[in-house]
Parts: sequence; structure tokens; C-alpha cells
Amino acid sequence: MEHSGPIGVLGAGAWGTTLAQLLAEKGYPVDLWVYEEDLCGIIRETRVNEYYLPGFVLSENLVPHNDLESVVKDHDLLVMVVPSHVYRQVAGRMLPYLKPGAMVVNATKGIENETLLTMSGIWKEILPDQDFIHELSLSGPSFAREVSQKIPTAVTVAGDTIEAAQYVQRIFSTDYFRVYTSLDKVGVELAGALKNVIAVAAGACDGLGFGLNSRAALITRGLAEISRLGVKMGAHPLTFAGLAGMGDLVLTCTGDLSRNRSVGMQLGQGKKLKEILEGTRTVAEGVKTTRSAYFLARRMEVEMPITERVYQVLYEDKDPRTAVQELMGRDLKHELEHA
Ligand SMILES: NC(=O)c1ccc[n+]([C@@H]2O[C@H](COP(=O)([O-])OP(=O)(O)OC[C@H]3O[C@@H](n4cnc5c(N)ncnc54)[C@H](O)[C@@H]3O)[C@@H](O)[C@H]2O)c1
Ligand SMILES: O=P(O)(O)OC[C@H](O)CO
Repeated sequence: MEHSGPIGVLGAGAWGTTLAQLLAEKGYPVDLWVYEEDLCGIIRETRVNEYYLPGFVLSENLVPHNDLESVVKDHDLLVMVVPSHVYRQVAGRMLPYLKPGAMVVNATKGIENETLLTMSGIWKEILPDQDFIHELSLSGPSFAREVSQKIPTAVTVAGDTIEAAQYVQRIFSTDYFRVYTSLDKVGVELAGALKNVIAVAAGACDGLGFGLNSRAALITRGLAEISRLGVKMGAHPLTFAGLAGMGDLVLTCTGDLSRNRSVGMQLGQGKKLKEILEGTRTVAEGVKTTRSAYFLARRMEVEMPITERVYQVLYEDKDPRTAVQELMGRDLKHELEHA
């Protein structure tokens, strides 16, 4: 084992717990930050995350904590898996304990509403010194439950240097979790966040009772528009054909385990957003990311017709059926236009 010392995982939702368990089962001592005090006690006593990942007994190498200091202080490697809307707040609280030179692997998928920044953008904004930490992004098609079941999965980790990306690649890879490297952090982060918007649209299409043709069209044209925005923001176009792009888009637009697809499905079936979100403990990042993507597209002057319609359905009460009619009725185009 190349890495020594404890690994801190921040966020004990389904994904944070899954990644913590993967690392703990590889033999690393893992400190897991659990936001909810009662859940922290439950995990300590039962070894099961009853709220977010029931059914999996967690390794003794994994220690739950409710205080941030125990998970961050003196840790050379940290994994961030809190929802994007609380990321800045949690990262800010971590600052006093952060070890200089620590590696921070971001596994959150989202774009902040207020600033339109991705998670690495948040670190850039709040860190006094840009070289204080090495920040990387882990993304790709990976439903937590399937990874917890050790179903073969492939993801990608993007860093600023190949050495950093390969270091993290080795730490996370197992015989069921294959990690590729990338140097396109902008692309990997944007692809992982923006696919959730298209997943809401794909779910809505299914909820309206449309068929597989519609879904395939949405996935393909969705990929076209999220690539368009990503490339304009400096991403490598081929990242969108990779695991964090096409891979995660296909998974989330077609997989019944997707929370984002499920939100869309319920919208298509006529439920209102408030009703859908009420009483759900888990996060569907696409709901908030849609707002960010909509304003980012306007700021960057990039045409994103699907994202625009998802925004109108979520936030302006547009009927999903009208949104589909509008998409189908747009001016006819050349397929590679704006590509
Ligand atoms: N679940 C997956 O399959 C999966 C896979 C890949 C990436 N992700 C990404 O991982 C991130 C976390 O998702 P998840 O599925 O693990 O979460 P989840 O929906 O299972 O759980 C919600 C999480 O939010 C935390 N939380 C709620 N309010 C909080 C607050 N005020 N401060 C700090 N934490 C708070 C909860 O403690 C819990 O950890 C998201 O960005 C998601 O897109 C999820
Ligand atoms: O359940 P979702 O829609 O948040 O998707 C989870 C992951 O992002 C899939 O890779």
C-alpha cells in the first residue's frame, strides 16, 4: 500500500459511505465525517448507514465522526462527497485544519447557484494560496449501491498533474472499481454536473410516456449541448465522449437508480417539484445544477435548448409536454451546428 496514514471522507451519504467503505476494505484507516449526529451514533453502534446506504455492513477500518477536525486534521488525503449546495460551507469550516500539501479528491457533482462555480472553483476562491492543496475530481458512471455491491464500475480521476491523478488512481482502484486518469479537470467536473440536467429531461420524457426514440434523442442532443458549454469553458471535447460525459449521461438517463431521472419522471407524470422534493433526504443535484447551467449558458452565450426547457419546467412551472413540443418545433438545424 503506497499511501499511509488515515484518509478523511467528508459526507456520509450513499456515495461518501460507499467510497469510504471501498477504501476501508482496501486496508486504509478511514475517518468518515457524518453531518447528522444521530446517524453518526447509529453507524458507530450498528456499522450500518441506515439513512443513506442500508443493507451494507461497514468495515471496522472505518470510523464515523461528527466533528470535522478529527476527519481533516493531519490527513494527507481527503475525499469530498457533500452535496454541492453545502460544499462551500463545509470547505470553509475545514480550512483551519487543512494540512498544507494535502490531496483533496472531489467526488461531488454540481455547480454552485450563487457563483456558477464548480467545486474546484470554490476551493480556488476560498484558499489563500492556490498551491496549498492538490485538488482532483473523481467522476463517472457509478451508482453507489452498485459499487457497494462490487459490480464492475469504471470512473475517471482528473488532476492538474499526471502524477497526482495516478496516485489517486492507485489508491481507489480495486478489482471491481477501475479508475482512469485525466488531466481535464474542467471537463470532468462540468460533464459530471451537467449530465444531471439532461437526466431530469430524460426522466420527464419517460414520465410523459414517450418512447426510446425520445430518450435516445435527448441523450444525444443533451451531450451536444453540454459539450458545447464545456468546450467554451476550456474543456477538452473528448472528455464528453468519456466516462464522466457519455458514460455518466447514459447511466443517469436510463438507470432506475438515478435520483435525477426519478425527479424528471415524476415531473412528467404531473407532480410539482415542491411535492417531489418534500420529505426526501437524498440529493438530486440536477435540480439546483439546472439553475446554474441555465445562467452559465446565458453568460457564456451558448445555446442549450434542453437545459433551458428543464429550467422552465423546474422553476417557471412550464408543462413538460409543452417543453417537448417546443424542442421539436425549433428551427431546423444542421446536426454539427455550433459543435
Ligand atoms: N449516490 C450516488 O450514486 C452518487 C454517485 C456519484 C456521485 N454522487 C454525488 O455525490 C454527492 C453526494 O451525494 P450522495 O448520494 O452521497 O448523498 P445522499 O443523497 O445519499 O445524502 C445526502 C448527503 O447530504 C448530507 N447533508 C445534508 N445536509 C447537509 C448539510 N447542511 N451539511 C453537510 N452535509 C449535509 C447528508 O449528511 C448526506 O451525506 C452528490 O454531489 C452526488 O451527485 C452520488
Ligand atoms: O442518482 P443520481 O441521479 O444522483 O446519479 C448518481 C451518480 O451521479 C451516477 O453516476
